[in-house]
Amino acid sequence: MSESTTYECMKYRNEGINRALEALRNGKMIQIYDSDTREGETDLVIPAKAVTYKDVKWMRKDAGGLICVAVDPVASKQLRLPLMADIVREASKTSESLGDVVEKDGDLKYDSHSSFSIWVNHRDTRTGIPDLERALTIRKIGEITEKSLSGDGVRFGNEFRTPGHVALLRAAERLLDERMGQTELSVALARMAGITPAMVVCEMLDDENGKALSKENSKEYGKEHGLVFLEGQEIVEAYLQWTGARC
Ligand SMILES: CC(=O)[C@@H](O)COP(=O)(O)O
Ligand SMILES: [Mg+2]
Ligand SMILES: [Mg+2]
Repeated sequence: MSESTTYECMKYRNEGINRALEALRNGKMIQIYDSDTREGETDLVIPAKAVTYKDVKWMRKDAGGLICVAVDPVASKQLRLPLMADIVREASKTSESLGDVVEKDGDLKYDSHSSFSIWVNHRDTRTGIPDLERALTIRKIGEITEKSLSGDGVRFGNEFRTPGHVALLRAAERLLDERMGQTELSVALARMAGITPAMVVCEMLDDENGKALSKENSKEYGKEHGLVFLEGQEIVEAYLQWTGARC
């Protein structure tokens, strides 16, 4: 089954999935809500390779959460992207103060572990924070992910430095079998869409009450801005269909 037939022949029972995949193939923003029993957050999500400084401004102004890039587990391993929790755990062996902050079982009330890796800037940025510069860092993460997955022996450190202003998220090795955050949900959609599995995610926050924007208000926002809104379970079900596809 060649990659192209997987995508052209795949039509999902859930029309929202078909619309989301089309949007992502066209480099457009969508929304992903994880679940009522997890973070209960909706993220704006867009393919890293397609990001412009206007998309960074959009996420910064309208969503307001952390602008992160979720990277496919295969590429994460090739690029040797560590989990931040592992770095701190290792460092705590020689630094007493760090011992207290190491992520432990149960720290996250909604998941077994966080997906945060390192925070980076592309080496062509100056400070790394302006929208133009974060967009460059994000696009370059998409490009190096694509090069790595196509077998180019790229070295992440040649192009990026840490610490920086874009948080990398390392998707779980077994993807949705292991973890169902926006990190894995967005990468699963990228695989299904046949695009580079490096995906920008940014939580939507509520200016009125200081909480995460509710699912209802997130859906309302999506309707007003013509965005496809997907819930995690819809993606999980479609991904199962995709992995079992015989085109
Ligand atoms: C951007 C986020 O929500 C951050 O928590 C990472 O995503 P998740 O834990 O949902 O995979
Ligand atoms: Mg989160
Ligand atoms: Mg999340």
